[in-house]
Amino acid sequence: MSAPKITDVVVTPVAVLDPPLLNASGVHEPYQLRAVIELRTDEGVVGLSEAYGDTPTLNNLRKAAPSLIGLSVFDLNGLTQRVAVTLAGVTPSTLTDLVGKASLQKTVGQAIGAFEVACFDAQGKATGLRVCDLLGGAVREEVPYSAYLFYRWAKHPAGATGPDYEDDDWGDALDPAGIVAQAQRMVDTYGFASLKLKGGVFDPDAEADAIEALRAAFPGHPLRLDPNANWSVETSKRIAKRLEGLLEYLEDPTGGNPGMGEVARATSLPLATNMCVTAFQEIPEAVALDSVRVVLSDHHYWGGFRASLKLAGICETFGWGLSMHSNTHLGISLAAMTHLAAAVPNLNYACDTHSPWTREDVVRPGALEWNTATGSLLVPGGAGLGVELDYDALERLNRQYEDCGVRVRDDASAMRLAEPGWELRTPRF
Ligand SMILES: O=C([O-])C(=O)C[C@H](O)[C@@H](O)C(=O)[O-]
Ligand SMILES: [Mg+2]
Repeated sequence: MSAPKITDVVVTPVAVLDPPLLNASGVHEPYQLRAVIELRTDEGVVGLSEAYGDTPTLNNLRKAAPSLIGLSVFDLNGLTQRVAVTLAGVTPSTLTDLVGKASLQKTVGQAIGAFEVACFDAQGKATGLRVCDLLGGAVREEVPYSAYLFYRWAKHPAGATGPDYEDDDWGDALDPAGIVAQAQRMVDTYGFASLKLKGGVFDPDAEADAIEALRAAFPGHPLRLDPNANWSVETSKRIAKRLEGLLEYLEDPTGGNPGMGEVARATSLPLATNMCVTAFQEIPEAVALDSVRVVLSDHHYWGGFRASLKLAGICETFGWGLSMHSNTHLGISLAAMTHLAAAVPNLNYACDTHSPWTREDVVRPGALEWNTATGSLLVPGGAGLGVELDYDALERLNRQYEDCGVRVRDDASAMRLAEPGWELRTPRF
């Protein structure tokens, strides 16, 4: 069997159109940034991966990249060690506070994960195996995803849009009727079962009204609400009481394990998180305070596939459910999330994905196929991740990155274009 060695690492930032989705931190800007990683090898095999495209992440990826030259794509312990050594002194950074606090472990984990996924893709291409087979074998050939519902505007605020920006055709969704209509379109298009509403935007009772409207319109669909820690403990307790029996889980109503623990003791609703358990060192406190019942994993910051499998084992140990978190992403990450979810037996909730909001991609069409009866993505069949890079699209979206001027995600400044006095307050309600 061949063991390709890394000869070159190419990191290409891209910007993709993104609609004005509202959240606790403000509103999405017209462009979201991603980085496409190509690991080139001495055997011609190229491993692909996708990471955040903000400047701190790009700097870290580019700083760590030279340390990988000469490494076998199978030497994942070597990869972990080289990246950890190279990035030992970097300033911790995070894409957004909506995925929890920045820490060195997460910052280094982001780079390890980004390169590790590309190594797995290269391993698959070298052996003819799919990534899910390299991760222990697929326990499912279709991965269920949830509809990711957002309050949103029809258009970005004046002053936000960049060159060639064209609004999408979803219109606004600012009340229960708008959210139900958005959910209907997602269910009709993809067949999603679970429906997740991104909250933390409006008065919590108005968001609970939207959940009740979703329950009435979709009696058999599991529902989730995620205020991204924008509620106080008292508000969380009150709204959790109101929503008991209506949600499969309540995600990050309030911030931090102590507050989440207090809310957990006051409600029968399972609490889920991608904010207070986002790295291994946060787990002991969550266990001690019994603050969460479900963890949303994310290979992008937990440190890659192998770290995600380790997290799955820890969730199993403590009887925690496992779900999957998403930030705006493209087809390489969707393939990576799907292979991982296919290989984790206890991933027992439908995964989040921003896919329905993404209108541009760097992968060739065809490899990522939805079962629109069940809202599931078929595990790609080709070797490795099973997706191919469209180099014309990569070049165009890289040019868009160069032209658009966005370099870090800043939902709060985008919000201030519409509401000049708007301040980030956590919690707001
Ligand atoms: O589940 C979550 O907390 C997220 O998906 C965080 C994201 O950043 C989301 O809020 C977004 O895209 O605005
Ligand atoms: Mg969340």
